[in-house]
Amino acid sequence: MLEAKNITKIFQNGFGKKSICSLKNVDITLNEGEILGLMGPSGCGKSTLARILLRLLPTDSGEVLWKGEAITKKCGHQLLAFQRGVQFIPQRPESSFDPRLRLGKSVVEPLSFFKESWSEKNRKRLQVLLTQLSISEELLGRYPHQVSGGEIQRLALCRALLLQPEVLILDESTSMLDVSVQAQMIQILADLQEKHHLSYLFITHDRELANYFCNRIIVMEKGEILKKGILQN
Ligand SMILES: Nc1ncnc2c1ncn2[C@@H]1O[C@H](COP(=O)(O)OP(=O)(O)OP(=O)(O)O)[C@@H](O)[C@H]1O
Repeated sequence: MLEAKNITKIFQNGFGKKSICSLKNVDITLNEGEILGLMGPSGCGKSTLARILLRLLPTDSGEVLWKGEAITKKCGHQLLAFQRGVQFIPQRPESSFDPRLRLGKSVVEPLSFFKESWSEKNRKRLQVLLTQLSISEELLGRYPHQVSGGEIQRLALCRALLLQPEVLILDESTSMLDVSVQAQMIQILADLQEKHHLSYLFITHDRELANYFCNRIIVMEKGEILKKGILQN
């Protein structure tokens, strides 16, 4: 469904233009309906790979494929289906909400990017999502600083799911939450995956969580894939 083939990414840093090879010949495939864990130590290139898969960063070599079609060199309207189909939930979703806007406005805003008006169909879809994510409607009238970490995570999921994506890339989405909220979030993610037939690329440091939640795990080290499969304890 979403693939990266032979991806290499080099960053040029500082005045001396020191090169950092963040990714070296990385191959990764996210299959339909699967939860793929992406693990590895800090700085090994997980977020860089996620950003390349989302086309937020250009790659130096290699290809990103969406449903078998290379999208690396596509632009503008050619990318719309991909941009809608693959949504990103960052580690700190509060930074992706405009602090000057009420949360309800931010949650529905991406629909206008895809030229969708605020229709009865979308209003119903929002109602269903609010219920599935246990979000009280009252929260939509608040500002981002007026909700908890768990609530803003669920609102970020609500905003992403309103676009009816097929893939969610979750970058350390539960790591900032305390243990009980984390468990609740994992349960919500598991339910949503089933109800909305989603595929997840689940980036985490937590080996136990990855073993529990993911169907398959990829481990990275220093910009390379170290192993693929199911982790042994
Ligand atoms: N925009 C950038 N410019 C220069 N170097 C970068 C940039 N983004 C990432 N890097 C470097 O690339 C390497 C990989 O970073 P990346 O953020 O992908 O790691 P990560 O595995 O996601 O780490 P963490 O788990 O701590 O989030 C690091 O050495 C980082 O400093």
